[in-house]
Amino acid sequence: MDLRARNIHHQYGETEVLRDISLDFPSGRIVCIVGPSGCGKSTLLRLLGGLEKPTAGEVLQLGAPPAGCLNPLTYIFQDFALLPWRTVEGNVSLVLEDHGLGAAERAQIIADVLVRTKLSEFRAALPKQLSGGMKQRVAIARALAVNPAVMLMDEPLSALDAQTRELLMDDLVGLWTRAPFTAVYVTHNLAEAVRLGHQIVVLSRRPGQVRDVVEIDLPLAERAHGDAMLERQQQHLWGLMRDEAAAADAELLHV
Ligand SMILES: Nc1ncnc2c1ncn2[C@@H]1O[C@H](COP(=O)(O)OP(=O)(O)OP(=O)(O)O)[C@@H](O)[C@H]1O
Repeated sequence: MDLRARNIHHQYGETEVLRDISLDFPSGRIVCIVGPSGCGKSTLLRLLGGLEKPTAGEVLQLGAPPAGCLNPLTYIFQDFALLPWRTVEGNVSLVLEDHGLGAAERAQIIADVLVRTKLSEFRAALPKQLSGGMKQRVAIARALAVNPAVMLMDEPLSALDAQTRELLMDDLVGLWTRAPFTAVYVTHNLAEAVRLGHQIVVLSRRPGQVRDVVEIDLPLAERAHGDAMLERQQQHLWGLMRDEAAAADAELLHV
């Protein structure tokens, strides 16, 4: 299933947040969204996921979700959003309840996603026993368990330290390479965007408009940390964003 945003405008009261956004999010690709603080990245993600309705324009779901999909549009948040009283397995199993699955089928899905996210031996652990990186892997496992058509990822690595971010980026690349998933990935971090994005959408400062869409053809699995081509892409993105980011910062000073 693809997602399409068509001529989206969004306002909160008098504040215009997004202006005329038209974008395609094709199946099997990771599209990163970058842009200065407050330009409407998270708002766009909420509109794509149907949590809010755009003031104008529409979000279209094109084609059918994958077989076995229990929740077509599934979020992954920065703060993991795990239930502290449930184990790793219990947190994953939560999203499989109320779908009419048998116990054996649920157990099979849980075992599969825990293997894919390298969490099998931590299935009985509680969130407080896990590092930040592992908590986010649980959140990723929970998202994968519903076999979503599109994962909507809002700064999923930004609460983590730099080394853990690197490791999780490797994990996401490994997961995608073994079984390509579709994701819209909001980030502040341009290094993350060039590492994980097949396409990178650069938004202008608020009201967010599409400033550019940068394609990166290099396969994810070949994108090594420090790769010269990726560094150049990152510089190019920063060139697009620098003035907007400075202006957005100056605006915040005057609020
Ligand atoms: N529910 C809301 N009600 C009113 N204003 C809102 C609401 N949600 C967001 N905004 C405003 O809309 C603008 C865009 O916010 P949003 O969080 O989408 O931006 P962002 O690009 O994700 O920001 P950041 O990079 O800082 O996370 C901001 O000015 C914010 O204050």
